[in-house]
Amino acid sequence: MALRAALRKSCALTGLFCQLSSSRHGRVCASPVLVAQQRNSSTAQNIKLDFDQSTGVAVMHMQCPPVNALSLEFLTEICITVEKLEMDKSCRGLIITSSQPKVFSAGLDLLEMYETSTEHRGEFWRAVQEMWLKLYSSKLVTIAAINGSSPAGGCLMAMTCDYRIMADNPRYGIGLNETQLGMVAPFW
Ligand SMILES: CCCCC/C=C\C/C=C\C=C\CC(=O)SCCNC(=O)CCNC(=O)[C@H](O)C(C)(C)COP(=O)(O)OP(=O)(O)OC[C@H]1O[C@@H](n2cnc3c(N)ncnc32)[C@H](O)[C@@H]1OP(=O)(O)O
Repeated sequence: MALRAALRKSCALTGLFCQLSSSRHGRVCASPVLVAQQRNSSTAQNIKLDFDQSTGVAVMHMQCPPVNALSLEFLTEICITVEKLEMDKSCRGLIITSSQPKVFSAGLDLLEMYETSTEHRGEFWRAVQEMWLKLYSSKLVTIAAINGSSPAGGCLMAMTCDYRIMADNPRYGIGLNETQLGMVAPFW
């Protein structure tokens, strides 16, 4: 309730909520292909970006099936998308949500850590850090619209946003559960 009250007071956020409910009217922003190529990544096929220049609000729909697991490629796409939006002076806010049913993000892609090289894992964990630092330090007003389960890295992603709104469904869980997998996040 306090969050909602705070949000209502913020002019900057008013537009974001309008956008959340009407994102289908938004314009599709340029895809972050160029920077992706510079960073040796594939195109942003796992993200659908709606950017309404009249409100300055962008909506990033994560569509990395089946559960928006945060792979190296997907993390890179997210970072590039945020970078591009930050470079666009007309962009004020970013809503992050999921196109996948029932899941916001399943967290880090477990397959990135299974039987991969030390070098690959190093690159992967650097990308994890970059993602949450980029969101946490972003000059954009960021909102996680959590429309499904969001364990571990999904929760981390949501926590790095300025605000979180979660769908009211008892089947959706959120929290830091990675120690249950015997996993301790490395130092950075
Ligand atoms: C550098 C330090 C930074 C700061 C550190 C600070 C704090 C720590 C912060 C973060 C740490 C993060 C660590 C992690 O994120 S480890 C990952 C943990 N994730 C999980 O444990 C989630 C496991 N998944 C689930 O609980 C369910 O899948 C979920 C609720 C998301 C969805 O359930 P649903 O029933 O709809 O779907 P499923 O049938 O279970 O799954 C479908 C399909 O997806 C595959 N899958 C699920 N999760 C993952 C994943 N994380 N990575 C890769 N693949 C995943 C699953 O195997 C199924 O595949 P298939 O069988 O259909 O092939």
